[in-house]
Amino acid sequence: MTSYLLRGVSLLGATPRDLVIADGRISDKPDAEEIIDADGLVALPGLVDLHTHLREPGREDAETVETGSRSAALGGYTAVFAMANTSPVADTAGVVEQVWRLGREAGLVDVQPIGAVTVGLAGKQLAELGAMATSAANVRIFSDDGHCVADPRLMRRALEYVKAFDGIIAQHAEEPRLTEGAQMHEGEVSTRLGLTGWPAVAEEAIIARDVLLAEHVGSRLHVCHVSTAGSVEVLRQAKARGVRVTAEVTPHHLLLTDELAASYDPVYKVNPPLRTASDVEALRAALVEGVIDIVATDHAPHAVEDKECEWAYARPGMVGLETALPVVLSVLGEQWDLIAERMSRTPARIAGLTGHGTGLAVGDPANLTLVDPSARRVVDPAELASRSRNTPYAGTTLPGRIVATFLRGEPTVLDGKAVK
Ligand SMILES: NC(=O)N[C@@H](CC(=O)O)C(=O)O
Ligand SMILES: [Zn+2]
Ligand SMILES: [Zn+2]
Repeated sequence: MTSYLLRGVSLLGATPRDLVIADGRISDKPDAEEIIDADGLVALPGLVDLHTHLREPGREDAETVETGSRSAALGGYTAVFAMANTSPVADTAGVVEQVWRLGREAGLVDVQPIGAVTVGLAGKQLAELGAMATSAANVRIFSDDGHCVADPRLMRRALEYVKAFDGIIAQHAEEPRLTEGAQMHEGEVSTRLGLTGWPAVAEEAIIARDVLLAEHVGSRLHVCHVSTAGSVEVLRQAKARGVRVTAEVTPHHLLLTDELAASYDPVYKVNPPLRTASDVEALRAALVEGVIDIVATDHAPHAVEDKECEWAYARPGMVGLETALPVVLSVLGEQWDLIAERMSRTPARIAGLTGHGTGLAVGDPANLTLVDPSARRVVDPAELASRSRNTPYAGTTLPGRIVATFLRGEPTVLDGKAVK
């Protein structure tokens, strides 16, 4: 295993120094076989994404575990959690083990499967949560993402079930009866465009219900892609009462608004929908404050035919792994410790993932990424490593370039390019 000396690297923005990586760990050895000129580069612990769609098995035309892993590594990630809405659904030990094994074979990031809460994501009966937990994939997070676990009795039973092994239910908070036929955020813009709205209350009502259920059961709830100012207030109150709830926001909900729907370009169609500028403001403040714990990409690759069609028929979702850090950097500025907290340490801690999100001290596993904060990049969909092209940032200039990523001491990205 090659050892590396990162010359003049700034750890989280601190005074530049030399950092040696040897035998898969941060080392106190004085030198190494390969020298990387890290002048002007910032080292962060490898990013951890709690919400990625890798589409394998079933939609390998949109993404595979391998292409999604490469996309993740190029975005500075060393671990991603793969959502269960594949085909077949990841609702058995067999499917989660398959995804886990494919991740190991690709070897670019640690791929941790998320198990479905209900059989086939149908919301009728609990999936084999215990079998997935004890499988080789060691599943601890369960989600029907794409769908809400709308039945309160099932949600309660799921929370009760995972409590035994300190598992988490990650909820896609959307009261389905309130979003029938919805095409975009319900508000002034939807009225103007004449499109059926997805009201904020459809999200807020489920979060309010679920924090009460989690409190009642004493179990752990994680709220996916929080998108409204009202949701932030529900979370704030629940956390103040000591409810075991964590929450994520996506990069796109921190930057983009519902005004973009006026273009009728389905690249802006996503679930939950892009909201208003005041929601964006509240989400940013909540992320800084910690009411929202983490940034998660909700990387949702879609094939061209599912995206380049009429708005009403397009699938919701955007790719996000390769632009997440640049977007967050543009929103938060160079607050490196905060970025490491929200994109690496806290997601690793929520998931109970050891070896990621560390302080990069001597002896820690060398899972890290090097960023050039002075570089600016125009996003070109054709350059993405993802198999899909549905980025809302085409032609946008974003700060920060991921120069290198290391997974347990092995480079997965060097000079801004994937090594395999
Ligand atoms: N976010 C999306 O708009 N789409 C996701 C599903 C989801 O995250 O709810 C997908 O799987 O495509
Ligand atoms: Zn979702
Ligand atoms: Zn999702």
